[in-house]
Amino acid sequence: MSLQKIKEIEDEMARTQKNKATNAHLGMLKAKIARLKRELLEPAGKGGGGGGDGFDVNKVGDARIGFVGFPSVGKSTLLTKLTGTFSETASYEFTTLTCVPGIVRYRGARLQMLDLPGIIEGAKDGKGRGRQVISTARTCNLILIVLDCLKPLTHKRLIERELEGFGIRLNKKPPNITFKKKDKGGISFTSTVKNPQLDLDAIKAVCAEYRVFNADVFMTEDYDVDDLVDVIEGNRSYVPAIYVVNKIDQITLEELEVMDRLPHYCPVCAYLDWNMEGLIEMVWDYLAMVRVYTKPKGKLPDFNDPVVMHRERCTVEDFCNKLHKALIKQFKYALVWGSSAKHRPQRVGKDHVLQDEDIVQIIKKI
Ligand SMILES: Nc1nc2c(ncn2[C@@H]2O[C@H](COP(=O)(O)OP(=O)(O)OP(=O)(O)O)[C@@H](O)[C@H]2O)c(=O)[nH]1
Ligand SMILES: [K+]
Ligand SMILES: [Mg+2]
Repeated sequence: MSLQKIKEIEDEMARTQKNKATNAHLGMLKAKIARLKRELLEPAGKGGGGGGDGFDVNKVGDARIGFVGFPSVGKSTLLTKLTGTFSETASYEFTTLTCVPGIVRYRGARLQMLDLPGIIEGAKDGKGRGRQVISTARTCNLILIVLDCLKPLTHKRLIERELEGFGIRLNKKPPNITFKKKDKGGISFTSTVKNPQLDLDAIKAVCAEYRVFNADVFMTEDYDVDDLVDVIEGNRSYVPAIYVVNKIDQITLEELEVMDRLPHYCPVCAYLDWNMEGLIEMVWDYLAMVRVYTKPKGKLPDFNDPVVMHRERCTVEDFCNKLHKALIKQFKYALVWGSSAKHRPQRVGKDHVLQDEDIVQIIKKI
């Protein structure tokens, strides 16, 4: 049984001291665990995909935000306050049994928020509706991990583990590791970093677990075995997350100040509407969205209806594709007003990168 095997390997890893000499062995164990977990999560007969099906709720709006947390931390109270969509709340656990979507309109963008059932430890392995919840979380552009400030801080780590075990990586960039399989020549490793954590032996051990014996591995930043395993496994979701610490009406000001300083934290009291505005601003920030206004020829732009894109994918071409699939074929050039433009307007090609609140007029070929 995979679960037992995973447990055995985890125990072995806990017993093994971490140092240069054991690096390769630990790498091999980590790769083994990753493979076993993937097999465990893959639905029988289906290839990859993260495993399990989410709730049947359509993706609408410009971004999707999911609420994940233990039961009764206040997820439904939060959804009701933020979106105005009623989601049942009660003092008993597992009040919410399905996914309840709501919409917030903020700065011209439509944000879909998903209230989800509470999860418990072991959720990703099929406990409760956990897998459905975590599968849905994978489809989100941002995850709000809702915590109850009266509960132990270890809860944060438990939730993170459930999400990580399902291939979700929180507040992390995809590792910039080039991993190229080849036909012969063995494993080669090039790093521009001094004294990297990874060494050739560790990389060979990991690769052997995947039956890869010839490959070039290249990196310009320092990464560890977990990052390498993530790259070889592929199929990871890199999602930003905010830790929403709820029920702060129940703690002292001193306790609150400590929490306020932690990275990615947002203290709130959903019940009394405290810091809802602060939370939504942080949500906006973490979504990293860019609003671009369309300017029809000879008319003023419509400032109420921006085209909303992600900061990493916001070229003029991305903008065209958002407007109409066939538009890019007719594209001649664009006129841009706003902070990305050097002149007013600047004439640009399709690769020009737009910035928040730019105004764009597309000039088509005739
Ligand atoms: N003191 C206090 N209580 C709160 C706050 N927010 C929610 N609650 C209470 O906490 C309890 C649980 O709230 P819910 O919104 O149902 O929690 P949930 O996370 O959706 O719970 P499940 O759906 O069961 O997982 C309810 O009794 C709420 O009234 C808060 O900010 N402060
Ligand atoms: K509840
Ligand atoms: Mg609920």
